[in-house]
Amino acid sequence: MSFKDVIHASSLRSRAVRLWDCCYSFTGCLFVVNFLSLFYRILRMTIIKVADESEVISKLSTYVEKISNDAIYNRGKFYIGLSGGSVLKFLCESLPKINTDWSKWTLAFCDERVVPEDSEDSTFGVYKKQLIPKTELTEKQFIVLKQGVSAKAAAKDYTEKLKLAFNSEEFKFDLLLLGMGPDGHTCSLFPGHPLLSETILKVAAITDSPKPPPERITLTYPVINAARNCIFAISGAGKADMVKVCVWAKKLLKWQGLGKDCISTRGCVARKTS
Ligand SMILES: O=C1O[C@H](COP(=O)(O)O)[C@@H](O)[C@H](O)[C@H]1O
Repeated sequence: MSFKDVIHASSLRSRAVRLWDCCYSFTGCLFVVNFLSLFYRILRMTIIKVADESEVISKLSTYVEKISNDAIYNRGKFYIGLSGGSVLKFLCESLPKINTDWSKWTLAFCDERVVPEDSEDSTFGVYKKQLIPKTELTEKQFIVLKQGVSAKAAAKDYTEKLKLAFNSEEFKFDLLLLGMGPDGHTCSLFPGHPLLSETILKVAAITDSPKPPPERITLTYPVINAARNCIFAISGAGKADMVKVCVWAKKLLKWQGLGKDCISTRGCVARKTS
C-alpha cells in the first residue's frame, strides 16, 4: 500500500469562487481542468479520525516508519519535509518512537520563519532542541535556512540547497508532514494570498504572512503536489470548522457516488491512498 494525500482548505475555497467566475470568462476551460484535478485529489484522500492527540502521535509513528522504510528499501534514501506549529510537537514525540535507518534521512522544511535559529519562532531551532537529541539524526541532515539575509534571498538559497540535496531541479519528497491553521493555511500558503497561484518558484518568500512572524519561506503547490505522500496532522476544536469545509467537499463527492471514505472533524490524520 502506498500513502499519498492532498487537502488544502484555502485552495478549495478560492477555487470554488473561481469556478463560479469562470462561467463568465473565457479562461473557464483551463480552470475546469484545474478544478477536476483538485476533485480527483480529494477523492483519493483518506481522512482518519482518532480519539485524541496521543493517537495522532501513534498513527504518525506508524505511517512515517512505513513510508521511510519503503523509501529506503526502494530508493536507498528518505526525503521528508517537516512543518512547524502544532505538527512540530506531534513529530518531536512520534519520530523518536520509530525504527528506521536514520542515516538515510534528509530533512527539509515545508516552511520556515526568517528569524535567527535561536529564536523561539525558528522551526529548525525547536527540532534541534527537541528532536535531534532523541534520535540518531545529526544537524547536517537538515536543510536549514540561510541566516542573516532577506526572505527572498533565503528562499533562493533554499532552492539551491534542495537542488543539491535532490540532485535535480525537481523536488520529489517521499513525505511531507503538514499542518493546517484554523484559517486553512498550510505551509506558509495563506487563503487568498497570491502565492497560492505560484507555479514557477518551488520555494517562495512571503513577507506579509498574516500569522506572525511576517517573513517566511515556503514550499509552493508544485512541490506539495509532487510529493509521494502528504500527511496532515490536524487537531483541536479551533480547526473543526475549517476541517468541515474539506469534509463537505468530500461528502458532496460521496453523495454524487464518486467518493467512498468517511470523515472527521476532530483530531485526525489525513492521507490519500493510491
Ligand atoms: O505558521 C505555521 O502554521 C501552520 C499551522 O500551524 P498550527 O500550529 O495551526 O498547526 C504550520 O503547519 C506551519 O508550518 C507554520 O509555519
